[in-house]
Amino acid sequence: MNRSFQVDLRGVVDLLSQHLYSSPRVYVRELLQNAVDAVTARRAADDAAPAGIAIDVAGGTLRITDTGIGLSEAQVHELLATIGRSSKRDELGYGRRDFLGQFGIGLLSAFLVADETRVVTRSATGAPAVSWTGRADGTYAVGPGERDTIGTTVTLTARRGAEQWFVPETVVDLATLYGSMLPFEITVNGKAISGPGVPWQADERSPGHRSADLVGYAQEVLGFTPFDIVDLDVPEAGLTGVAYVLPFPANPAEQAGHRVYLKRMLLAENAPGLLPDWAFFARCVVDTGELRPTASREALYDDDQLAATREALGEQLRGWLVGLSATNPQRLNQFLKIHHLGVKALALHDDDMLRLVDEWWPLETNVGRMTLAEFRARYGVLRYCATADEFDQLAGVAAAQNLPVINGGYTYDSELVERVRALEPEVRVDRLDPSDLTTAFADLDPDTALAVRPFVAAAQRCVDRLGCEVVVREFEPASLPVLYLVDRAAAFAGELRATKETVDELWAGVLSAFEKPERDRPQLVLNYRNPLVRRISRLENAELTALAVESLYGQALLLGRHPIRPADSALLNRAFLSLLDHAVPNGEN
Ligand SMILES: Nc1ncnc2c1ncn2[C@@H]1O[C@H](COP(=O)(O)OP(=O)(O)OP(=O)(O)O)[C@@H](O)[C@H]1O
Repeated sequence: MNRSFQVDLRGVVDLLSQHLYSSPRVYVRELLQNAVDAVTARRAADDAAPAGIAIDVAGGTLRITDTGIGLSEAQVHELLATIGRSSKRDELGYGRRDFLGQFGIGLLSAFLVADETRVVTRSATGAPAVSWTGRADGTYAVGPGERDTIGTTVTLTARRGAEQWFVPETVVDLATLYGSMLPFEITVNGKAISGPGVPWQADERSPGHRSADLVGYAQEVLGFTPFDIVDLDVPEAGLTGVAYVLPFPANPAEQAGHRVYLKRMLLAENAPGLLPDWAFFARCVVDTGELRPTASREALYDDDQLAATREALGEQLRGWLVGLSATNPQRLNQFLKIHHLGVKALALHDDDMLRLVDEWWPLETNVGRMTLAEFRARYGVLRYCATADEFDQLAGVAAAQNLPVINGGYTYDSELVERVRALEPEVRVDRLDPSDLTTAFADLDPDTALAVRPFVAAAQRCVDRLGCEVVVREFEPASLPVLYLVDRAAAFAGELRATKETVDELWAGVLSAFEKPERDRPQLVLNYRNPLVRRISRLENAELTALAVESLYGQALLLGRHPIRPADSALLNRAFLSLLDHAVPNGEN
């Protein structure tokens, strides 16, 4: 024998309230939506039929009346009293595109705030009016109804504890939130809450007037004055709307939320996933006829159609950016000042955006700020420092050697410099290795080299235990006495040595296997063009020579922002105090 499922309505309502809907407030939306669908259904057959929806709320009772299609007694049993049954799906079970509802559960949300739902309805088919009362305990009663005109009235009385959702001001706010863009006249306690439609529609307004309205909308609803407004249109998704470009930098890591209307009814104020991640500089307000809602009706269903729409919207924003570069470079520069991080992140994967950055975003270089395109055109090669510290240390010296260098230390800049090859495969890109500079330094003439040899040997003895090699060269700027140069291999060897000093014997042995030969030692390059270095090289007093070399070593470390190891800081301390000792006249005590 076949039996029917039994439904425990309280259990289902609990499920809805705790797991589906974020707040009981959605009951207003569901009632409004049913009324809109009923009016739509009636007008599909008779486009002269009245289209009015009135909400009246007072004393804890809310009544919503529509001039919609109404229900016959048979339909009341089938549609109101059967959970999951909807008149808004086709034979295959797909939601029909004219209607907002599709799941057949919305009316249950009334039980989030009331114990009883009363419906009085008169069908457009001419059937007599019916009255239906559904109760939260899962029972319902049907009888003849009192109603002269075609349409439906749903009445709810607040359950104890749910009175807050029946306060007239709250209901006005909720109905306005959900329904202000709906195409029918909707009133709450006699006051109209529906407006002139979507603010981006093309109508008789002048373009200036329209954009002023759109700015006003952003200020009022989103709380900012947009940098720019981009019209959006994806016919496949029945989507129209606008993207507001943010006037302030947004965090690229944060998923941006968008205001989404579904067939003119608010779906979500903060729906994620509508734009590609890179477009975090825009907030959209859109209306879509085709994208599907989740059952809670609070987000978009993440399916292939949403993915295709996301891509199409991304294209439209990309088009706006590229268009701006062609028509209004100054404005593009202002945009980049606010949103360069996002655009650069995008340029890592996207050639159009890379072109934009290449041509328009000025980078820091040791010959002034300029774009990559300009740098390339002037100097042929894109030479860059990969970190800001390296740039700070080497920019001045490199400039004096006529070596233009880009600071690649800012977020994404090094990767972007390397990526320029995607645009111009021929371009030369060089990462500046500090050791490259030494080849640009001049050797001393043979006589001078011979003369300073004892000094170099003494200096080497001083810094030997610190693991570096002393060389004397001549280079510009002459005002710079000393440079501590670590090439990348030496930097690695240095880190290894530091680790070895802090780990136990076994690991020190293992790490030794990675150690490079001596020639990778960092270099302490003394500048013979510097008068102080010359004087030091001629000192007779061995103790003072050592002290001077140690001080130069310490200064070079500090200038280049190199890591200071315990041995270095001990040396710095000692050298500083001894220098003071030499400098301060010896008094009585
Ligand atoms: N005001 C109304 N006028 C006419 N019919 C209505 C009205 N309200 C509800 N109905 C009927 O009751 C059915 C069930 O409504 P319910 O709100 O539970 O689901 P739905 O609107 O079909 O889908 P969803 O769960 O997505 O809202 C509707 O499909 C509709 O046929």
